[in-house]
Amino acid sequence: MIELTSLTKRYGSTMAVDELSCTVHSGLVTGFLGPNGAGKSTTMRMILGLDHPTRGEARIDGKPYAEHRHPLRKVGALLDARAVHGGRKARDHLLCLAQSNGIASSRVEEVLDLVGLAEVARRRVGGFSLGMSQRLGIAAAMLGDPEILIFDEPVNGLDPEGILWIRTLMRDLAAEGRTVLVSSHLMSEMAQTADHLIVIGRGRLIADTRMDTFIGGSSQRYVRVRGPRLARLAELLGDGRDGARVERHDDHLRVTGTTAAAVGESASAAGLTLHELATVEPTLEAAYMELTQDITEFAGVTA
Ligand SMILES: Nc1ncnc2c1ncn2[C@@H]1O[C@H](COP(=O)(O)OP(=O)(O)OP(=O)(O)O)[C@@H](O)[C@H]1O
Repeated sequence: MIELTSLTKRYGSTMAVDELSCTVHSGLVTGFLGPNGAGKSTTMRMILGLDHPTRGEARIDGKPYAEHRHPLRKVGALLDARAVHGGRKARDHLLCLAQSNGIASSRVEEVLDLVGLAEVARRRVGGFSLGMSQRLGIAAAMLGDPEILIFDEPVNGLDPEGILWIRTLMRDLAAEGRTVLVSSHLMSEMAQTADHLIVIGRGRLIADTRMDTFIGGSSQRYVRVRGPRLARLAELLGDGRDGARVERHDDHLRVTGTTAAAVGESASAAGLTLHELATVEPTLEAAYMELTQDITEFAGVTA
């Protein structure tokens, strides 16, 4: 479990993280979202003791990172996959990490196998693709078999097979009861991976909720309607009888505030033919855009 209490980081006049309080629970994949510059990486760095908070604290299973006797066995992290010295061979990099953290060298072979890098373990890291570097970073994070994993943009540079692999890995780690905190800008990917979301904007907490609650709370669910007499349909559906609102698009209508069944019945009663009638469910991307747009507008008004 990771607990943040009034966590704050100021760089000069920039409030990178502002009074952030939340808990990242075990047994779940928690997605960490926010626009560019929202403070996600800074928060992760403070959890890992790489940056000192201006105020507040980050605790991992009750203690700051630095107070854990073998931190790599408690928390594994992938922050910047390119941070490894390019002249080093992959296996040597992991061996060095294992030795300095009291981890058996046999574990190096295990994690190389786990991430699919066993064949290239003797190659220099400088020649690795971004995807291979990401896999090496994940191997390093898994080295201490930690209960808590923190991944900053882990799918960056991975091909579709690699993306599927890491999604499965994260879901399996959470199913084993571990705590998984992951940031990503890929909303469709996050929607398939995370159970819970923490969203920040301008360093502040703006949502801390289950994925389904977050998406379900969006107002973006609508009924998509197509037919040969769109103008007549728009008139019929938009007369405000049932609180429905109609938006006209090129070849279809988007109707909110009603159901597909009600739209179908109205059309049928008026003798109008429909070519398409579908409920379009809200997506994480739509819910996220709606929320962060409000925050930006709100910040703009008050600035
Ligand atoms: N070392 C630093 N010195 C000064 N300002 C910094 C430093 N690190 C981060 N910042 C600023 O703090 C804010 C938060 O940055 P951070 O990298 O944590 O955001 P982020 O949410 O991870 O962004 P991204 O999605 O673009 O990676 C930004 O305004 C950034 O410019």
